[in-house]
Amino acid sequence: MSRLSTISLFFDAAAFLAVVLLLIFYFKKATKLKELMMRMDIAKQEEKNKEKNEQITTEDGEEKGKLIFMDGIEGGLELGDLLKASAEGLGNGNFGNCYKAMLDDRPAMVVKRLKDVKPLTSEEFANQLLFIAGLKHPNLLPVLAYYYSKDEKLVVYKYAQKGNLFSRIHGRRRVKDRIPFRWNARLSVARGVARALEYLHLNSNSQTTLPHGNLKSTNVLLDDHDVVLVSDYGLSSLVSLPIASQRMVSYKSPEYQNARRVSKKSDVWSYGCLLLELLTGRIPSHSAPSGTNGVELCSWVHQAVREEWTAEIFDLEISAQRGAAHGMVKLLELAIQCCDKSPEKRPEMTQVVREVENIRDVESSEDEDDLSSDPSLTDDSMTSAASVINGHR
Ligand SMILES: Nc1ncnc2c1ncn2[C@@H]1O[C@H](COP(=O)(O)OP(=O)(O)OP(=O)(O)O)[C@@H](O)[C@H]1O
Repeated sequence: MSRLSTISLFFDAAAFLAVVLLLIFYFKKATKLKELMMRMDIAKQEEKNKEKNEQITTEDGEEKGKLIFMDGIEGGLELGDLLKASAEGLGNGNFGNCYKAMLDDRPAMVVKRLKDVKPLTSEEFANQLLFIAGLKHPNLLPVLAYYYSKDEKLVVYKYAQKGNLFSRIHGRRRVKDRIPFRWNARLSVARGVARALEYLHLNSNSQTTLPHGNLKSTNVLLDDHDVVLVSDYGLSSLVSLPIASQRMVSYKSPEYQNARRVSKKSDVWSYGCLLLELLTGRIPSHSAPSGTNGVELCSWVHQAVREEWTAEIFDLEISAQRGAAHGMVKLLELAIQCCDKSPEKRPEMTQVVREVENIRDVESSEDEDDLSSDPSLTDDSMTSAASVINGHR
């Protein structure tokens, strides 16, 4: 056999092997998705019901298996269709598991399968969901539909294409192709979350004792245009107090630790921690997802400002941006005010929105270029942050 035909035989074999590996990968993935759906007990239940050809009804005579779509949302989708969609597990949260459901003829949706819901009749659950869905703001993740049965409670949301803020800040850090998360984009997140919280605080009523209760970076999502969508609001009203107090971020606030109290000001504290996460690129320990190590960010930042390790506070990805220093220090001051140990001293969200909106974007050329460390981010520029800390001790 000539040398040329040996080489060509070698390449043919390699190409064949690659095709086989790709096919194996494809079928493995497809099976996984199918299995995922079958693992949902509700899917099994649905199959059983079909086999028995039973018409199951709730106490109030409603047909079971019906997805209830919210006003203004295009319905025309049955639970069975949703369960047949290909799906991907997004994660196991404190209040249930999330699945991304992909249908051919409409945008992807997220199905949150709630767990540990307190005993609620279908009417009480429906009222609560209608209240949550009635909270409409450009920075709140919209509820599309819900499903209630005795054993199963689902909430269907819009799918946010660009995932969560946690991944945007901390993801792919050591990978060359990471898209830098620049100052203007971080500021825009700070504004969006502040506006969403302000809206919740102004529109909560006695039904929702906690306006959000679980604000953290995995509950801040980004859509395909990078618009901020705060998720998981209102869920505190669906779970029982002992469960909420074990799992929700608000219950890890200083006032809950010291005096078993939570309030709107606990959201302000969570917002301050979120700002510190945005500014430092470090994970706060109280909301670190399992498997990640966090830092006690509030005390770490206090110490850093006091001891003047100015260069170390800000995430390198923004501290190297010329023109961003002034805004970064302003946002740091605001974060420190929001993280005050005493809830009474924290600002209201309306004031927070005003302050964040006063912080200017940097010119787009300054936002793009990665320049050497900003000369204006000196120890002097941190003096004002230090004075805020002193005033809030
Ligand atoms: N609508 C959505 N679009 C895109 N990703 C989502 C959506 N809803 C949730 N996720 C992501 O799915 C994952 C699981 O979400 P889930 O809310 O169940 O848990 P969590 O945010 O980690 O914790 P918690 O239950 O305390 O809120 C998270 O990474 C979250 O960011």
